[in-house]
Amino acid sequence: MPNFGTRLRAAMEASGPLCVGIDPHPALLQAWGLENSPAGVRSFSLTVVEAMVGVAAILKPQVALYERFGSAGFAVLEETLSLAKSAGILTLADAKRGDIGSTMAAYATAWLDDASPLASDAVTLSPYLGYESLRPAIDLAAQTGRGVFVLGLTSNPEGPSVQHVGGEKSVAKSIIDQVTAENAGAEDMGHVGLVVGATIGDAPAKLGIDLSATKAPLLTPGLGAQGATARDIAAAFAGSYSQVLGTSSRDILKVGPSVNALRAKAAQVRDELLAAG
Ligand SMILES: O=C(O)c1cc(=O)[nH]c(=O)n1[C@@H]1O[C@H](COP(=O)(O)O)[C@@H](O)[C@H]1O
Repeated sequence: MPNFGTRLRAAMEASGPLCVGIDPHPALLQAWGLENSPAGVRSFSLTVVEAMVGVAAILKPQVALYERFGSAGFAVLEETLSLAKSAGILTLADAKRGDIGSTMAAYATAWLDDASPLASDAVTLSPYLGYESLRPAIDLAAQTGRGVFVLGLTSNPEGPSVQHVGGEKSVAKSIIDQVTAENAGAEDMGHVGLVVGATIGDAPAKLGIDLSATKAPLLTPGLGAQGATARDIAAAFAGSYSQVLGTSSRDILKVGPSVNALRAKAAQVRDELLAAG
């Protein structure tokens, strides 16, 4: 299996630089005329997958919104991942896992092992138990042609209170430097991505971070519902824009349940991302 960065690049070239989040929030389910139940989440998720084939490079189910229904929710997530796979669209499980190495190995197996019912093309990871604690997932992803997206500079207002600590030697810079070292051998993008919010403004410059050197696919949540535009992303990611995977959930999902409306909205967001570069 080719490296995840290569697979993602091919998907971005075929469908555009867009990741659509599948976030079945109670309010969205209600707006779509669906029950806030596993059956409602199932209908929502399968509709999003159907709508996004060909317009999004990758789909990002938000695991928390399935997990709230326990095993019934996980069954729906498994079915959603499987449908996306058979439709030929990549998946990124937004699970934000992070634990000590031996437990991390079990999380890696859950999300990245070929034999797992939850196996996804990539998973989001939180590095705040130390970057090296993520090693089992980073290595298993490399072995299986999968990827990981490590939280770097997140989109939420609380993020800087941890990530910016240290100024020129910030926590975020230390994580991002380790991702850069990990991807050094990649020709284009490596298998270790970074989450860098669309809302971060000039934080990389202030913290002395060069995102283009990371060779990391850059997942940029914050587009749409959290206020950032494609132009904001192009300004914040000048120099690394070819690595950017713009990601949006509620701003696209709110136009459902019509498959045509969802597809049209995603195509509009994708085209704005393409034009802004
Ligand atoms: O890892 C993420 O995807 C993520 C990181 C981050 O810094 N900020 C962020 O909003 N997210 C996720 O991205 C999605 C954003 O949803 P919208 O604000 O509706 O587009 C949610 O599922 C968040 O959990």
